[in-house]
Amino acid sequence: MSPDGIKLLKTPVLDKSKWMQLPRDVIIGHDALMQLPKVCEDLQVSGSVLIFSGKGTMNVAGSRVLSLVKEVADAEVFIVDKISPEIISEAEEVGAGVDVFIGVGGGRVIDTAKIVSYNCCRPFISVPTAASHDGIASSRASVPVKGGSVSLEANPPIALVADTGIIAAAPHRLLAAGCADVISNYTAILDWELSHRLRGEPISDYAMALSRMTAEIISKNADLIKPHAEESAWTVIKALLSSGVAMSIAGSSRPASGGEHKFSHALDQIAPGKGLHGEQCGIGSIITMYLHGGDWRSIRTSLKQIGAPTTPKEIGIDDKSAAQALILARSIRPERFTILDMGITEEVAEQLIAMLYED
Ligand SMILES: NC(=O)C1=CN([C@@H]2O[C@H](COP(=O)(O)OP(=O)(O)OC[C@H]3O[C@@H](n4cnc5c(N)ncnc54)[C@H](OP(=O)(O)O)[C@@H]3O)[C@@H](O)[C@H]2O)C=CC1
Ligand SMILES: O=C(CO)COP(=O)(O)O
Ligand SMILES: [Zn+2]
Repeated sequence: MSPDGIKLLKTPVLDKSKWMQLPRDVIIGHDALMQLPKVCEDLQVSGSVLIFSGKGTMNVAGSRVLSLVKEVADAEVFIVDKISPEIISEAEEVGAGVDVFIGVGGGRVIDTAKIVSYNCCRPFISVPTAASHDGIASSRASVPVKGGSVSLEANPPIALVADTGIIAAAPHRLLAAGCADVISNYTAILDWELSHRLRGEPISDYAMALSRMTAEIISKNADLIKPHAEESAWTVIKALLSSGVAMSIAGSSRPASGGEHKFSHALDQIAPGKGLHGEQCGIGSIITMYLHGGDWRSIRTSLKQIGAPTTPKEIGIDDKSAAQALILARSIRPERFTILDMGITEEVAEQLIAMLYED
């Protein structure tokens, strides 16, 4: 009985709790960059800021971000040429004592900012210059390591500032790669379900539903994704944001990364620097959808409509290397069970690659 006489029910204790981190401020739109000083004010950013940017993206947006942030705080720049455990350690040394990190660039730059921010226990702001990957707001960072790649826990951005003017002006190849990264969620989910059925891996219906819906929005609007159209940049950025949120809900990249991603990571080993991450995942997704018995042709049609590649040849990778990557995929993150871990012979791998060229 409570002090005021109300009878309290005894409910069974649910021994479960989850901590999800999501962005606090999300600003998407034309000239969104100009809002940065206001965003810093809102987040009470002062003191020192370290801006991560790339060699090219420094000119595209990094320099402007530097002068805008200097209005409210001390700011320095760290140029990220590639992402590796060594570069991350170096960046952490430079970033020691910094109050806030800002990542201005593509996926490698944003992942570096995200992981340094996590390791230094300071917040970071994500300023994507291209809609090329769904890590713009996720709480994971992908880091290439010897013989593969790891997905590390990281800080999601405290704020996402996506300037659709800058993103629409980027090469269309980058936007198409972002669409392909999201479309590949279809097969990532199928792989997750497979692992649930075969290995008892826990799944999250909510994360799956969000991830699938995101892939659907891009596939259904594939014919509306046009080069250098700000409206298209809007659609894709929103999809990348939702896909990132799905990862944060799941607490892993599972809703957005299955066998097609392991294939992409394997290609990064076998044929580095050829295809973009999203492009490789899109091609991988056609193959794994075929293996799942799903509608692989419709994935291929959507990718073609958007202008994303659907064959290794289009990204300068020979078919033999692509077939090798299908086999190597199983040794990358072996704990992440997918359809590619069920045993693919060399002969079958070659047939699967040949299928990509069929009418
Ligand atoms: N954490 C996560 O959840 C996820 C992480 N990823 C990771 O992200 C990376 C892939 O990202 P992606 O962006 O494709 O690759 P990169 O970061 O390698 O960027 C590709 C290229 O695009 C350039 N670029 C970016 N913006 C512009 C622009 N506006 N105009 C002209 N060039 C531009 C970059 O320039 P510059 O040389 O200046 O950098 C770079 O040369 C991978 O490492 C992948 O693992 C992918 C998905 C999810
Ligand atoms: O790229 C991702 C989602 O699109 C996640 O990356 P990982 O494959 O490294 O987990
Ligand atoms: Zn991806």
